[in-house]
Parts: sequence; C-alpha cells; structure tokens
Amino acid sequence: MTNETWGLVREELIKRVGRNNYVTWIEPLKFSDLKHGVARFEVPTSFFGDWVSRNFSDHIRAQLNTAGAQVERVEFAVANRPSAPEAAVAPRPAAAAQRTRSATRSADLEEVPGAPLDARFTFDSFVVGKPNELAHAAARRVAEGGPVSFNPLFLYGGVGLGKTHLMHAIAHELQNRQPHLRVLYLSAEQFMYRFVQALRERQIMDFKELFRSVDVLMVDDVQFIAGKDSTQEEFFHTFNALVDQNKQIVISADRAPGEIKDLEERIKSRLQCGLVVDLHPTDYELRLGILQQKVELYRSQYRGLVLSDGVLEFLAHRITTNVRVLEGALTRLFAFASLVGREITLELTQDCLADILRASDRKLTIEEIQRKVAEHYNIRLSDMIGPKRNRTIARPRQVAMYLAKHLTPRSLPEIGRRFGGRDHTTIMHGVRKIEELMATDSQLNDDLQLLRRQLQG
Ligand SMILES: Nc1ncnc2c1ncn2[C@@H]1O[C@H](COP(=O)(O)OP(=O)(O)OP(=O)(O)O)[C@@H](O)[C@H]1O
Repeated sequence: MTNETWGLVREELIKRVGRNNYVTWIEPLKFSDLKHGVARFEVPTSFFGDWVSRNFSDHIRAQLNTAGAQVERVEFAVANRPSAPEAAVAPRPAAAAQRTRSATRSADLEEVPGAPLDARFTFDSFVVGKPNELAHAAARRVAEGGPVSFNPLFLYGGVGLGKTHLMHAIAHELQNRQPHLRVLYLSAEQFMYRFVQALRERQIMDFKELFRSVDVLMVDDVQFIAGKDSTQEEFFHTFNALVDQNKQIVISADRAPGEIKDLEERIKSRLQCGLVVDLHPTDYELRLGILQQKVELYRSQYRGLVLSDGVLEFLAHRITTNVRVLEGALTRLFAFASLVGREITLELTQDCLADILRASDRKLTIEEIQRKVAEHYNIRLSDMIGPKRNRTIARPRQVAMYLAKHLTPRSLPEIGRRFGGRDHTTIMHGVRKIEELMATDSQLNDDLQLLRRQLQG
C-alpha cells in the first residue's frame, strides 16, 4: 500500500468516525508500512497512539481491508525524532481549522488533548422536557460563554439520561461561538489514565501545566475517581487552580456530590459550590418527544417506511428505563422493518422488541426496596422486618414502606406482611410520616430521589 492509497482510505474514514474525530485523530497519522498483515503508523505521542488504538483501530483496519489491503493488525509507534515539548500532546478536537488560521500562535496553546466529541450530541438534537429543563437551561448558560456565573456546573442523573449529550453540546457550542477558547472534555477515567501515564513518563509538570491552561474543563462521570487517592488529589488541585483563574468547569456524575462514596470531603464540598442540577428520570411526554425526533431523523435514512399510529405512544409508555434503551429499540425496529419491507405496526413492534419489552416489564419487589434502603442507611436487612423502634432503624423502615407503596402495586396489607407481619395501619402511618417530613426535610428528599433513581434504573 502506498501513501496515496492511505490518503484515499483515510478520507473514507470520515464517514465512520465523523469529521471531528477524523481531523483530530486520523489525519495526523502517518502511514509507515504494511508488512505481513501489520499496518504501521507513526503517531506524535504515545498517548495519541494509545487513544487511536483503543478507539479507532478497528475502523482503520476494516477500511483498509475494504480497500483491498490485507490487514490483520494495526500498530502505532511514536515518530523517532527529538521530543519537542509541543509534541507531547495531541491536538484539540476540531482544532484543524483554527490551526491553519493561527499558525503563529504558540504550539502549546493549540494542543488540548480531549476525548472525541460525538457530532450528534448537540443542543439541537436534545429534547427538552420537565425532567431535564433545568439541566438544559444551565448547560445553555455555560455554553453562551459569558462571565462565569456558577462554578462548577455539576450535572447528575441516572444511566442514559443525557449527561454526556449535554456536555458534548456545551463543548460544540463553545467551539462554534468562540473558537479561540480551549475547551477540554474528557471522562474522569481518561483523566486518571492521563495522570498515571504522566507519572510513569515523568511528565507530571507538563500534565499540570496542560490541565491548568484550559479555558473550560469538562469531566464526565467524576464518580470514577472516588477511592483513587492520588488521582483525587491531582483533580482537587487542578480544580482549584482553574476556579482561581475564573475558568469554567463542568462536571457530571451518576449521583449528587454528597452521595459519591469514597470521594474526599474537600472535593465534595468544592463540587457543591457551584450549581448542582439533576437530570430526573424521563416522563412519558419526554420519551414521546425523543422518539418523535428520532423518527424524523430516520425518515431520510429509511425512505418509504410506514409507521402505524400508536407505535410511538406504545413505546414511550412501555420502555421507561432510559433513553439509550429507548433509542436502541427504535433503531432496531426501523432496521428490522426495512429489512423485511413491512409497515411498522404494533404487532411487528411487539415481535421485534419482545426481549426489551420483557426486560422493561420487570417488576420491582418489596424485598429489593428493603435491601436498597437498608444498604443506603447502613442498617441490617433483618432490621427492616424486625421489631426495633429506635429512630435510626424506624425511619429507614418507614422510607422503605413509603417506596413500597409508591413504586409497587402492592396493597397496604400485602406490604405489611412483607414487613414482618405488620398491620396495614402501621404501614399507612409510616407512609404518612414520610410524606409529612418531605415538606421540610431536604436531606430526606435527596435520599428518596436517589433511592427512586437506583430502584427504577
Ligand atoms: N433529552 C434528550 N434528547 C435527545 N436524546 C437524548 C436525551 N437524553 C438522552 N438522549 C440520548 O440518550 C443516549 C444516552 O445519553 P447519554 O450518553 O448522554 O447518557 P448519560 O446520562 O451520559 O449516561 P451514562 O450514565 O451511561 O454515562 C444518547 O444517545 C443521547 O443522545
């Protein structure tokens, strides 16, 4: 294979990986040689090589094979040249246009090595509903890039509710509005990975400098660093340095800062300093809105497909787990219907999505609620059904009664039986007590929200 052939193959990869990824990760690859089924490429840094290898080597291999080259493996090696400091990091996503425009700027200014952004995750494609309107409004405010009004913006919520989507949307918007800003988006896992690599390669000063020199830092899934002491420590210092310089930070996690176990107290309290907003579980209207938007997108891809009335409503009603599952269901349905060339009817939907529908139907049991609540309050499961009356036991028990009443279809006597044979009036009293306390006790409200989220997945 020649360099020229690689040039052509490379262009084809845009379709697979998107333009941003292409510009950041594929274009800089230099083809070295292809021998015995191994295609070798030169990369600017070892981080770059690791990243491309982990994220894009399958795409590259597949594309090379499609073009007729016989490739079993793709390897990346750092170019053999004196290491200039600026060669130690990868270019920032979508920075190519800027790179040509501002060729005179110092090299390190242009090199912010973040994770690739998903081109589909924009504000335009984000459907707003009651459960996410506050998170959306806060994200929009940050994306305007005006004076920093809250720092950090902390977005949290259950699996697949749109945290990553909103973070990418902020990054896209900032890059469009203010291309000179250095926006760094990465997951907490990548933060740790980069930190460990910097330690190993004795480049910790470069690491510090780099992370302290961005204008906007976005870290996804921060709960990942809980319990990882030196990473937490480094994160803490980075965080402080940026806040001191009045740089915007956006963080996401699967739960509120105070609820992340094994996260240092000082980090928890810093994370709570800005605006903490919750992406609530979706409601029916939001799910329907998301499905309608997706169908619009699919119309161009699957021309001629007919969708019967009531199918989207059925899906929005039945698949309540998370948006990722909902999207997956719709994608499968359209692909299947187009393969068999049939109209998407309710019947076809039920057949094609039987497994997903069954999984979504899973009923929550009172035992699961008791177990989760006991774990949350750190009491023994046996105390849920036992006779103890002291408040540290009785209150969690009432919380479990309340959740059993609201999250399962069980009657009060049935719930009573599962709580060690208690009378239905005791259950009613417990439920009322919690309802009363909810009016004044914000900690209790937080606990209930978290538990609901965990139980309803
Ligand atoms: N309000 C929304 N409008 C449109 N799409 C959405 C919305 N919420 C979520 N999605 C879509 O659902 C999928 C999952 O969202 P995302 O990856 O942002 O979830 P997450 O909250 O980061 O989940 P995780 O906890 O797994 O990291 C994505 O494809 C995203 O585009």
